[in-house]
Amino acid sequence: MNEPNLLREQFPYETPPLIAFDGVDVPMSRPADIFITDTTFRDGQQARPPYTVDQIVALFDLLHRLSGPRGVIRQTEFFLYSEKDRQAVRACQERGYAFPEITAWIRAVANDFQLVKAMGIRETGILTSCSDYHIHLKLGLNRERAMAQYVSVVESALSEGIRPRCHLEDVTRADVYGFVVPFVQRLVTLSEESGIPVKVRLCDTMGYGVSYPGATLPRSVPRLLHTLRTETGIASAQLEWHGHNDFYKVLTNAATAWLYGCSGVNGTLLGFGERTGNTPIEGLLFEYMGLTGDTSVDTRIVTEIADYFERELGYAIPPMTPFVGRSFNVTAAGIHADGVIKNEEIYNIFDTAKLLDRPLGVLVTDKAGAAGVAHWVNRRLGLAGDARIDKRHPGIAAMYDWVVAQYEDGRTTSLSDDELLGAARRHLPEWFPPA
Ligand SMILES: CC(C)C(=O)C(=O)O
Repeated sequence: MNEPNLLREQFPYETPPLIAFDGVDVPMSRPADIFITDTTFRDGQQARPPYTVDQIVALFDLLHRLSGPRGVIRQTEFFLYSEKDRQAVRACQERGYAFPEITAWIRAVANDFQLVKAMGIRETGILTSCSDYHIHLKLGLNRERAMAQYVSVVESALSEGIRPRCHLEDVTRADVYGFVVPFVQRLVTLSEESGIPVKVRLCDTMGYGVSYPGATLPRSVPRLLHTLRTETGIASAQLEWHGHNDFYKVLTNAATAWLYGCSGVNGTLLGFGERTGNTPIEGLLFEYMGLTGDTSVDTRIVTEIADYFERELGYAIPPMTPFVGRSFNVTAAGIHADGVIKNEEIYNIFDTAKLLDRPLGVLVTDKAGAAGVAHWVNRRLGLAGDARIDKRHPGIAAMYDWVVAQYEDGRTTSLSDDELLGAARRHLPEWFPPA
């Protein structure tokens, strides 16, 4: 085809992209082995100021610990462009960890394969963009020429004994039968001939993927995986999903990819990545544990990672970010605080103290009610069960009246621990003697 097919019926551009259904569903097919791969140092680093070598090594150590004994975080990829990139790889290699395996990301040119080989890396990612938006509009090629170029690059990698990982950029906007299937068929043949299983990473570059099995190609993640597996015979172990969050679907699409036949799902720490970001590794971990029941991972390391980003990298994590934000398990509503006092499970997603070193919190504002104040006091005093001070205690009521008074002049921020401590000393002197 010399003219691009931009799939205008789904991607009109002047209006939001459309999600079409055709009444056909595809079955789930979850692989026995599912795992996470990481791109914190590639896609993640494209979206923020570069990390220093020491920072890369510190994050690599954390990723290794988070991988656990089973290597849940199986691989992580590195640029090899500059001397600094290579220094970081060497420093991480010196750690000698089995997981995550270090892989590369290179330009598709012969010299770069030698570099990969010289550095003792066995797998590298290469860009094989597959929509006509890329083939025609960006690269100025047609499909035949693009396919020929990609295949020749894959052959060069194989001839160096390197496992290529073809990144099907923009696959959710590609002509699946017109380009993706024939290309992957070719990769399956090359894998068989060489004895090296070529990997295929499905890149939802613009976040257009949807998790609905009944939606049409190329947007349906289930349909994409089903089509590739049945039309090309590629094994689940060779398939990997890489998503972006432009339509808020990044974690759901990733989990869907696991359920429909992808062994690997790619993500980054805290979801850093181009524009709206990639799938956050933290989210993937809890999804993985939910799907497999595997408890070999020490999830408290997630909190160490969040602390590292805030403390060492100066990144202010948005407070409502699941699992890592300051407020992810903090309630400010009095009615919720009331429930929490009766039993914290009512308003906590799981035992966040045990799994994340983050006990459930109650923020005190005028909306916290006497229950919220009582919760703060009991937490501060370490009182549990029958030993807790009741919300009807006159000192709690007086403290709550003081709290409400703070908001009468339009205050909009929550009260700090120091402010509450001052009030507790005044109204509950038997429990909080003056300093
Ligand atoms: C550059 C490519 C491989 C990518 O990360 C994407 O398509 O999201």
